[in-house]
Amino acid sequence: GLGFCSWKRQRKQLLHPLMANRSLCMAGCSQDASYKRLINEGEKKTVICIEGNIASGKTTCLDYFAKTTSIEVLTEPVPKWRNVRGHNLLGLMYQDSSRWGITLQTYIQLTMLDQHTRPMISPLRMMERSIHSAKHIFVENLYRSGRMPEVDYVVLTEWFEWITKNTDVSVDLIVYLQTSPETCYERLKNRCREEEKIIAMEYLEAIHQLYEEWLIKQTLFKVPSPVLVIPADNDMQKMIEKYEENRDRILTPYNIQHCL
Ligand SMILES: Nc1ncnc2c1ncn2[C@@H]1O[C@H](COP(=O)(O)OP(=O)(O)O)[C@@H](O)[C@H]1O
Ligand SMILES: O=c1ccn([C@H]2C[C@H](O)[C@@H](COP(=O)(O)O)O2)c(=O)[nH]1
Repeated sequence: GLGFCSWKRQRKQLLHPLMANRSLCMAGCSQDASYKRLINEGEKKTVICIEGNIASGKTTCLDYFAKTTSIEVLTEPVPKWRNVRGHNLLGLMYQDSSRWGITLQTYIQLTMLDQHTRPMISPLRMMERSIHSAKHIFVENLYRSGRMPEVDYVVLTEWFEWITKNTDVSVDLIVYLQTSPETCYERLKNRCREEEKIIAMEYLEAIHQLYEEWLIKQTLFKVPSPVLVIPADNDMQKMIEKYEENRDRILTPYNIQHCL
């Protein structure tokens, strides 16, 4: 049954060198969420989220798996964030994060909810980031840096908690592309997205610290799934080798391997 698989999954994670430690609270939440999906859809569907700092290589990773597998791949809805009925929320946020941070994150929470809940067209879905990182990394950073008032933070938190309690935004595996902020800074400059030209090294360092606290130290917030850590400072050729080395771990998360 699911209970046994969940228990076995937890034991295995502690043994796997690439897996980050997980908190004990995982047994209940991930299992309940998977169960909800089983009941709702009659069959097990698997959701893998690629997480990492800005310009860490998430889209490139998704593109690689999109080309080499037949799974469903959902990239971050950045085009929507850049054009909501003519408004560029991403641009506004980078121009004045104290004023527009809440606006962008409210819309990101909606678009991520849409991504998580849309019907799956394949048994395996790979997503770029998640509603979880939008809240635990980006909202958290705005709040901690004093650029989001507490009142906005608590309202977004209430929304987030309602969503996680009442809808299925569950995740089966987080693949964390672990980079140094310096690498991201270089890649960000090369990518040259107009709105992001203003991003300073300190911003990437703050996002990096939150990711490390959330997914490696696991001291920030409850982690919604097991975590597979892939060091990602290497060149493209080496990254492809790492994706191949980890292909089975990524595409067949442990809980799925042992529950089928
Ligand atoms: N391993 C790598 N080495 C060098 N450049 C990379 C690597 N992976 C991605 N890039 C480049 O870095 C930039 C950011 O990558 P991207 O996949 O868009 O990151 P993310 O989706 O995490 O923001 C892009 O210009 C991409 O071509
Ligand atoms: O919750 C979020 C998620 C993303 N962003 C910003 C960060 C970047 O400028 C873009 C897209 O991120 P990539 O890592 O390049 O895919 O959106 C945000 O502000 N809040």
